[in-house]
Amino acid sequence: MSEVAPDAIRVGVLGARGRMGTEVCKAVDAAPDMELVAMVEVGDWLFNMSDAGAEVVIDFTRPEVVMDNLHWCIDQGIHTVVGTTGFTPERIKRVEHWLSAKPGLGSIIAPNFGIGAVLMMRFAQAAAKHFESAEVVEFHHPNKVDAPSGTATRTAELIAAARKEAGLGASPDATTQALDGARGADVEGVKVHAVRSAGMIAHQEVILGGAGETLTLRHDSVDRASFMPGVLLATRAVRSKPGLTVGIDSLLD
Ligand SMILES: NC(=O)C1=CN([C@@H]2O[C@H](COP(=O)(O)OP(=O)(O)OC[C@H]3O[C@@H](n4cnc5c(N)ncnc54)[C@H](OP(=O)(O)O)[C@@H]3O)[C@@H](O)[C@H]2O)C=CC1
Ligand SMILES: O=C(O)C1=N[C@H](C(=O)O)C[C@H](O)C1
Repeated sequence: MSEVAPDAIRVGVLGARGRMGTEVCKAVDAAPDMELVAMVEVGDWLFNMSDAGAEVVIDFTRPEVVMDNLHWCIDQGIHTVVGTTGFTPERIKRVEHWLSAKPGLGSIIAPNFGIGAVLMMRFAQAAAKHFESAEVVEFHHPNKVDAPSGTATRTAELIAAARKEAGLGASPDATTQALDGARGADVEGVKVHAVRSAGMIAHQEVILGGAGETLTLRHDSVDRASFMPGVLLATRAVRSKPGLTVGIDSLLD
């Protein structure tokens, strides 16, 4: 355990024994300006967080439990940093509503804390208006519970918004599918494809096509350590960012 500064941020981790939670506990424990005060797993008492005086709770659990966790933390006046996926626009509105009753309280929800992944999304958004075709392909380990990934969904939403703003219609596509799913899922008019394979962690390609050229943006997380600088950045920022922040893009500049 690292030496703890007297004014260290008191951090609790939800989903502490999961693939991400384990890494997050290590990263928080090693950060000189943070103190890991609670590690909560499925079946544990959420009040362990408040009993331990957690100021910031980091959640890497599951889409089906994250809303209850978040609601409880907000109710208790605890800031939250959330990496768990499954945040639909309707869920985001509910979180904003809960936060509106707690002035000064912050929540940062990010589909991806990898700096490279955040930049990939930014580059995809910037490039989208210049190409008539755009598709997203995500690749993950086979134990991932959701598809498409939160990152792929967010990337497709950003591309769709940029295309709409530029007055672009749908990507050209004359295909009739012989089998359902052959052309992937549709996220606001942008096709998203999900690959699951042993040997992978988290990877994504954004393929943009125009007359006689393609641009492929690719990001690879080959180790979950890739998410830790972003998680720590958000944990340091959240206490002075009241309300809801979606993504860590705005924290990078
Ligand atoms: N934003 C980002 O940068 C990243 C986001 N993720 C997302 O994070 C989430 C977790 O991923 P990952 O770590 O791989 O998944 P894991 O299944 O390895 O971890 C989730 C952990 O949460 C536990 N858990 C389930 N319910 C609760 C609960 N109510 N309270 C406390 N703990 C609970 C699980 O226990 P049990 O197994 O017993 O159910 C498990 O230990 C996913 O949504 C994933 O997409 C992943 C990587 C990066
Ligand atoms: O489950 C994962 O592993 C990951 N989940 C996030 C997502 O769904 O986008 C982030 C990253 O892709 C890893």
